[in-house]
Amino acid sequence: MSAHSSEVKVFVRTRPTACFAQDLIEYLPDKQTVNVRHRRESRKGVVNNQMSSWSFKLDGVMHNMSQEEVYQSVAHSVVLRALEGYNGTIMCFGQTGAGKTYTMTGATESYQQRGIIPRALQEVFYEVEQRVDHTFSVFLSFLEIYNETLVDLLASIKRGRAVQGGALTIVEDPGGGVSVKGLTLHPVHNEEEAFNLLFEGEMNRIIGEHALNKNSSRSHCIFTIHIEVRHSYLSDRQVDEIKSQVQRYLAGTLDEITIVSIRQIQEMFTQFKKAVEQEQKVKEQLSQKYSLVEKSENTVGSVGEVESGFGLGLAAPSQKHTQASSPNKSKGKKIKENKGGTVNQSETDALTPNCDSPPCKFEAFEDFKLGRGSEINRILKENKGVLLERMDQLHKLTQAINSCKRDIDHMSSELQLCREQRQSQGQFVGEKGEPVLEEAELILLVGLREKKDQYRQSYEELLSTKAEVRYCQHLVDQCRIRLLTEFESWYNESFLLPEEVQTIFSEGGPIRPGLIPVDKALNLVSQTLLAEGPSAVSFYNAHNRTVQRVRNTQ
Ligand SMILES: Nc1ncnc2c1ncn2[C@@H]1O[C@H](COP(=O)(O)OP(=O)(O)OP(=O)(O)O)[C@@H](O)[C@H]1O
Repeated sequence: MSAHSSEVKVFVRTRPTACFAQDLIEYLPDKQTVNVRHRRESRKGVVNNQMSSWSFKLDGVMHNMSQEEVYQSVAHSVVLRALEGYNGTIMCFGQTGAGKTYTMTGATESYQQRGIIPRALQEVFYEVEQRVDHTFSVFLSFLEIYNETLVDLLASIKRGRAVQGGALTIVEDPGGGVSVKGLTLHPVHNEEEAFNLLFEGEMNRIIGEHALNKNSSRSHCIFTIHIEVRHSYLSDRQVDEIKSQVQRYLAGTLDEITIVSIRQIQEMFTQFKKAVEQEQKVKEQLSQKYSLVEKSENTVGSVGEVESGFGLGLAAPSQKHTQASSPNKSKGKKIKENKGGTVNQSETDALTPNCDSPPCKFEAFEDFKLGRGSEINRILKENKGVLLERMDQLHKLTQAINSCKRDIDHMSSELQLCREQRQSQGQFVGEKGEPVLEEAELILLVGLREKKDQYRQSYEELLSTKAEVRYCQHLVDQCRIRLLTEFESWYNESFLLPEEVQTIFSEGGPIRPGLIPVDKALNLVSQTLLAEGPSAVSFYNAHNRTVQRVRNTQ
C-alpha cells in the first residue's frame, strides 16, 4: 500500500507457488482486477444464495512480478514525494509466509532479491546527490512491535540519539500524528551506512526471535527514513566569490556569466574545483617524477644490499660488498640470479623505479620494510646474522680440517720415510722380537694419532655446523618469502585493490585479499558486479559487515 497525499493506494502481490490455484483466481489483463471464485459444495446438493465469486479492483495486481517492478509500482513515487517533504508510508500485510519480509527487505544476502527498503534507501541517496541546491540530512530508526512490547532494533548501535530519553512509549505529537519516545534516530550519510543499519536491525530481529521463540506473525516492524531538507542558500558575498573564481578560471572561454540559479552556480563551482584539483594532481605528478629521478640514483646501492642478502650463499660477504658498489644494470641481473629466493625476473622489472601511480614497488618496498614489514624484516636480518656467523664458523672449520688433513698426509709420508730408512739400514729388535723405533719416528707416530683424533672431532663439528647452516638458510628463506609475500599483499591492498573489492574478499573467506592476484580479484569481483551492477558493492559491503559482526560476537 502506498500513500499519495491523502490518497491510499492498494496493491496485491501474489506469491508464485508450486501448485497455484489457477482455476480459482483469475487476473484480468488490465492488471488491476482479480477475480476469486469459491468452489461450490456440490456434494451436499444444496444450492444457497451465498456469493461464490468476488471481483476486486485495485491500484495494481502484481502477479509474478520482480522486486524491481514491485518497487517501481509501489514505492518509487512515495520516495520521490518524501524527498519533497511529504510523509509517505508503505505498509505490507498478509498471513505468515505470504512474503512480507521478502517484499519489504528482500534477501539480505542477495542484491538482486533486495526488497523495497534497500531500494528506497538507494533512491534517497541517489536523489540527495543529484539535488545540489538542497542540503539533506537522513536519519533512520527501526522499531519492532511484539504484542504490546516495543523494541528498538538499532539500540545496539552507538551514535544514535533518542528522540526523548526513557523507556519506549508511543506518544501523540502536539501537531498531530504519533511518535515513539525513546526510539533512537541514526544519522546516515550514504547508502552503505544505511544498509549497515538495516541489516543490523534485521539481524537483531532474528536473534530476538530465536531468544524469545516468538511467533513471527505477531511481530511487526516499522523502518522509518527521516529526511530533513534545506535549501542551500548562498549569501551574496558567497555568490560574488564563486562568480569571480569561475570567471577567473574560465577567462577567455566565457565573456559573461549570468547567474540563473543556485544549482547553476554550484555546477560551475564544481567544475572549477575539479579543474583546480586536476591541475594540482598534474603538478604533484610532475614533482614526484623529478624527485623519483633524483632518488633512483641514490637508492640503487641499498637495493643491491638487500638483494645480495636475499641470495645469501657461501660467498655472501664478498657478494654483498660487490653488489653494494654495482651499477644499476647489474642490480637487475643480481636479482635474476637469486635462484633460491622468490624474486624472479618479472619482480626485477616490477622493482625497477617507475613514476606511475601507484608508487613503484622499488620505493614502496623500502617504505614497507621501515613500517608494516619492520618486524619481519628485523627477524630476517637477525636470522641472516646468525646464518653468517654459522657460515663463518663452517668456513673456519673447513680450513682447520683441511690443514689437519694436510698435516696428517705430511706426517704419514714422514713416518713412511722413517720406516723405510729403518728397514733399509737394519733395525733393532726388542726382547720379544718387536722392532725398536727411533725417537723421531715415535714422535711422528704419536703426533699422527693426535692429528687423526683432532680430524675426527673437527669432522663431526663440521657436520653439525653444516646442519645448522642448512637450518639457518631455511629460516632465512622462509623469512624472505614471508617478507615478500607480506609486501605483495600490503602493496596490492594499499595501492591496487579498491576497498570494496578487499571487503568482499576479506569477509568472505580465510585468504587475505592482497594474496589473491590482483587481476584475478578484480576479475572475480567485476564478474559478480557486472552481473548485478556496480551499485551492488555497498549492498554487499553492508551485508558482509553484518555477517562479520555476528561472527565476531559468537
Ligand atoms: N515473491 C516471492 N518470490 C520468491 N520467494 C518468495 C516470494 N515471497 C516470499 N517468498 C519466500 O517465501 C518465504 C516466506 O516469505 P516471508 O518470510 O517474506 O514471509 P512473511 O510474510 O514475512 O512471513 P512471517 O509473517 O511469518 O514473517 C521466504 O523464504 C521468501 O523468500
